[in-house]
Amino acid sequence: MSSKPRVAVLGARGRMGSEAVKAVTAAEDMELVAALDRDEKRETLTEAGAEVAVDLTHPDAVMGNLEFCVRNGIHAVVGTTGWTDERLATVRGWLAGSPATGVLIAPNFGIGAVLTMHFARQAARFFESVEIVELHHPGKADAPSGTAVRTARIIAEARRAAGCPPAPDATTTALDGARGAEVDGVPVHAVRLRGLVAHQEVLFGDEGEIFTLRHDSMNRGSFMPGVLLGIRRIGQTPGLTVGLEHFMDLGS
Ligand SMILES: NC(=O)C1=CN([C@@H]2O[C@H](COP(=O)(O)OP(=O)(O)OC[C@H]3O[C@@H](n4cnc5c(N)ncnc54)[C@H](OP(=O)(O)O)[C@@H]3O)[C@@H](O)[C@H]2O)C=CC1
Ligand SMILES: O=C(O)C1=N[C@H](C(=O)O)C[C@H](O)C1
Repeated sequence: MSSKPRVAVLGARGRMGSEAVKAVTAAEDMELVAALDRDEKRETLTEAGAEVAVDLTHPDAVMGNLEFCVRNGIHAVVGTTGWTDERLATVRGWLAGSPATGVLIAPNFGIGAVLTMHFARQAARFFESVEIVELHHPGKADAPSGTAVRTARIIAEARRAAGCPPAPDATTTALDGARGAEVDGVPVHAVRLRGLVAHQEVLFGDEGEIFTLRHDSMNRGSFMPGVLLGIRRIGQTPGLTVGLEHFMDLGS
C-alpha cells in the first residue's frame, strides 16, 4: 500500500458516508480518490486506483461491494450492518483466494461503543440478569442494531464460558415484542426516536444492585476517529477482522 493510502468511500452521500468523505479529505496521511453512491459503478474503484474502500451503504449492498473489493485486492473497512455467521463465512471464503487483502468489519467505530463491548464482556459473568436497550434515529434500516447484536453475543459467550445459568424471567404471557428480541439468550430492545443518533445501554442486575454501561454517539463525527484508525491499520492486517477492538491494543 502507498505511504498515503488511496481511499474510496461507498455510500458517500449517506449520513455516515458524507462524514467519512469529510474526515478522509481532512486527514493528511491519506488521499480520497473516489466517492461512490447508489447506481455508480464499482469499476470506478479500480479505475481510481483505490487501495482501501470504506463501505457505509446498506446490508443489501455490502456483500456485492466486498466481493468486488476482495477480488481486486482492495482492502475494506466496513461499517455497514447486517452481518450473520453465514455472511462472515462467505467473506472468509473470498479472502482465501486473495490472502494479502484485509477486511475489517466494525459493528461500531465509536471508541466508547467499543469500550462498552469490552467492559460488558468483563462484567457478564458477575450478574444474574442482563438486558440491552439500543436507541437510534428513525432513519435506521435494521433492528436491532449491529452493535447490540454483537454486544449480546459477546455477553452470551462470556456467560457460557463462566457456566452462568440463563437469566431469571417468570414471564409466561407477553405481547409480541414486549420482551424484546432474544439474541443468543440476551433480550435486546430497540427504540427508534426522532432526535436520537446512536445510543446503547447494557443493564446488568443482581440482588440489590444494578450496573449500567451506557454509550451515546451525539453526532456522526464521533465515529470518524475509528474509521480513520481502520483505514490506517487494515493494509497491515490481511484476512478478516471483526471488531475495531483488535486495532485498539485493549489487552484482555
Ligand atoms: N459501524 C458504525 O460505527 C456505524 C455503522 N452504520 C451503518 O452504516 C450503514 C449506513 O448508515 P447511514 O449512513 O446511516 O445510512 P444512509 O442511508 O444515510 O446512507 C447509506 C448510503 O448508501 C447508499 N447506498 C445504498 N445502496 C448502495 C449501493 N448499492 N452502493 C452504493 N451506495 C449505496 C444510500 O443511497 P440511497 O439513499 O439512495 O439508498 C445512501 O446514500 C448502516 O448499515 C448503518 O447501520 C452507521 C453508523 C455507524
Ligand atoms: O445505523 C446507525 O446509525 C448505526 N448503526 C450501527 C449499528 O447498527 O450498530 C452503529 C451505530 O449504532 C449507528
